[in-house]
Amino acid sequence: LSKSSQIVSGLALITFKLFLQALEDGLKKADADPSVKAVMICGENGKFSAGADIRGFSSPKRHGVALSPIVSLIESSEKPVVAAIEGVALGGGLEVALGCHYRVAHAKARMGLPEVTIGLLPGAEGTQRLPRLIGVPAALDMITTGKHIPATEALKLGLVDEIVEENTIEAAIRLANKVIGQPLEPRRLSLKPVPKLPNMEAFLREALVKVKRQARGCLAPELCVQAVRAATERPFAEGVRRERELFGLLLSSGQAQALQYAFFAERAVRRWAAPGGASWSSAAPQPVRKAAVIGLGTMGRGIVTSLVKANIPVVALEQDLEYLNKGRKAVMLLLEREAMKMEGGAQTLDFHNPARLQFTVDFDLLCDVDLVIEAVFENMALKKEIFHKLSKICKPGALLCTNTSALNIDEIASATNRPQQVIGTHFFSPAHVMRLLEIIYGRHTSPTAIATAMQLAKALKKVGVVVGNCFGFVGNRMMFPYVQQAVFLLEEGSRPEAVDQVLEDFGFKIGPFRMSDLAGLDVGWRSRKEQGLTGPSLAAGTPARQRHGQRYSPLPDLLCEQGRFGQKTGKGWYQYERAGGRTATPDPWLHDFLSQYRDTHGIQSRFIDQEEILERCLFSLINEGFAILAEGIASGPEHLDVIYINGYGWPKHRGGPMFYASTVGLPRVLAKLQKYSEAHPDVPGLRPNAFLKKLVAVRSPPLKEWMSYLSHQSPKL
Ligand SMILES: CC(C)(COP(=O)(O)OP(=O)(O)OC[C@H]1O[C@@H](n2cnc3c(N)ncnc32)[C@H](O)[C@@H]1OP(=O)(O)O)[C@@H](O)C(=O)NCCC(=O)NCCSC(=O)CC(=O)CCCCCCCCCCCCC(=O)O
Ligand SMILES: NC(=O)C1=CN([C@@H]2O[C@H](COP(=O)(O)OP(=O)(O)OC[C@H]3O[C@@H](n4cnc5c(N)ncnc54)[C@H](O)[C@@H]3O)[C@@H](O)[C@H]2O)C=CC1
Repeated sequence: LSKSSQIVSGLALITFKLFLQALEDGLKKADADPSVKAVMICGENGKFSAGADIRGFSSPKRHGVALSPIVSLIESSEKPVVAAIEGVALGGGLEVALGCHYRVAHAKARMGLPEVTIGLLPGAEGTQRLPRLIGVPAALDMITTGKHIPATEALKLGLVDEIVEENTIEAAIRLANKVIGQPLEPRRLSLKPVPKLPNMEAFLREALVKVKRQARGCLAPELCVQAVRAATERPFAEGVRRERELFGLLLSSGQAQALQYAFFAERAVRRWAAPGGASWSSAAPQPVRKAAVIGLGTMGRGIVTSLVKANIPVVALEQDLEYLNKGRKAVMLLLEREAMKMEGGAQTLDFHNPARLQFTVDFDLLCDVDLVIEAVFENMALKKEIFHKLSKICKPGALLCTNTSALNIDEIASATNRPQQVIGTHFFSPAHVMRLLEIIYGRHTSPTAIATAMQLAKALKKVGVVVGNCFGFVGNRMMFPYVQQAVFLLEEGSRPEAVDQVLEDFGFKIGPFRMSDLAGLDVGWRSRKEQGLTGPSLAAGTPARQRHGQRYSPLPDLLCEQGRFGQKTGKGWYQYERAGGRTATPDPWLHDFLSQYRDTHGIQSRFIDQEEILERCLFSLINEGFAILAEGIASGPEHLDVIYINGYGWPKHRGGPMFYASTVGLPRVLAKLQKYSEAHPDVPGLRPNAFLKKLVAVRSPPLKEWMSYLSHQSPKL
């Protein structure tokens, strides 16, 4: 290989015009130069390529030079072309490597076709070449999930020819030298047949059913299957034409924009900002070498599991030995399951080692931890008592976190001698699975505390979103009007299964009533009793369906009074096969109960169509989102969207509630809220928020400009 024979791509991201042109020029030059015997393509700075610049897909001037012809050019080269893959080879980057005749990867490299995750499919012939190289099942798995696979797996699949621990470029050059003169025909993937399966048709049919079920309305996985099917049924060139057609469909579907927005939103929320100018760029986190979790109930056990998985030693504390033993058993079970999913199993997690995980009822053992996460019952007095104790026992620098789902962080902090180190870390259930960590700063929370909580989120492989302190914070505060509307719809004539169906068809993983049964109706009941909305503290003579002059539905309270707490008791909004059962079946008892309830309260039952169900639930949630933005509880709509996608099962291909509002059109959202508010004047959640009205008045600017229309910063910021 002469020096001039090496073509170095020079960019980790393919910026189409510059990189592709350079690649094409270089390839042509190498082909024309008789002194060049082989070509090696590598990346710069230890990265092969992360694929196309995603921002380019939504730009009106999309890729001036197309990738496919270049991949074909590489493949048709008369001189062997070897890809030297370091770092990542993703999307268009991997498609370039598939055009090469040989692929050498560093052992730490990762490869994938993640286009499906941004609403697309591999559009540079990847859906046609990959099945030819690694077979349909493995290719379909990579293309429909978008997962990144490690080099070791790529070698097993035959995606790469060799993996090396040392210098990949030298290894690729060595391989290139070795293969000079060997026939290239068998290395050109476009000329290879797709390996046959005895049951190809049935396999593809089942694959389609599976991705449709999982995709919940997201188009890309289904179209990926169709593109791979084309590879199995058509000659290469026709398969490519089909791939291009399907790519075009996805590009104009709207879902691709939503998913690409979500990709950047998730990264944007890392750049947090809080009152007084504190931000990600200036605040430094403190190390968390050891942590504690208080309370090993539903949430605590998942939080412990998360910490252990992140290799952070944990002290797990309960109120007494009985609860401790129950909690220990549950944690061990979760960890065993997690270990089974990991290479190296229990040894990797090392959770039987007391230096890594210790169970106790003794608060004194918390004296040397760097961070405590409290996850006891949702009760202010109890939380204050615990935080008071912690501030006496924990070392001065320790961060004190609460997993409260709604309570006031400042009030909890007031029980300590270090309010600057008190912060909300709101995990979502199940805590070792859900990606969201809502991080709530109080009036006195220090920038270091926020930075440390964000760093913790990263260590736990979660998405941290920093928000301000208010009842329910962002996620639950937006959820209240949504669930409230769902219950009002039952009062007016609908049924739980009808409401759930509409929202599940929209793409939610689970509708509001299934969700409520899963979480337990008693959780909200306890909170409403604490707020004096129901139970013994409710003033005598309070109208059944009114609180503080506003509409209130006692339906959830009435179910709880009947012992219907949801899945845990085998009955809630649905009936289940047994207490703890998971299969929800519509319950005739509940239907009769709803009829009687309507009769008792003189409510005329009416048919409620899908549009009304969807709009009242979603628009009231979005309306609350505008209130949150206007109050400065979150720094931008992206925060709300990331929270909803990662914590509440909002369908990612719809981009989050605020993005969805922007696609529906703010004037339409406003008009519908006005209409429903006129019909239900006693429901504040339907009254259009002033910020929404203002945005409509200034002709609905694009979402990224919304915050600039808040004329004054709210007192919270
Ligand atoms: C690469 C990563 C694994 C790195 O992760 P990490 O280290 O954790 O860093 P991050 O914080 O994630 O990223 C850092 C920084 O980089 C930004 N970024 C990362 N990747 C991209 C990207 N691909 N584009 C743009 N920006 C990117 C990221 O946003 C961060 O910046 P910040 O936002 O400012 O903080 C990880 O980042 C990752 O996984 N990235 C995504 C990789 C990916 O999805 N790649 C695939 C891209 S799509 C692609 O490659 C497809 C193609 O190339 C095929 C093109 C085919 C075109 C053919 C067209 C033919 C069509 C014919 C029909 C047309 C019809 C018609 O025109 O209508
Ligand atoms: N369950 C859920 O889906 C979510 C709950 N949360 C919040 O997380 C917190 C915990 O909720 P869950 O885990 O659901 O409650 P839970 O009732 O399942 O568990 C609470 C645990 O705290 C323990 N505990 C009580 N007093 C204690 C004390 N003095 N010392 C040590 N341990 C004590 C109890 O023994 C019990 O095991 C609450 O603040 C809740 O609002 C937040 C997100 C979701």
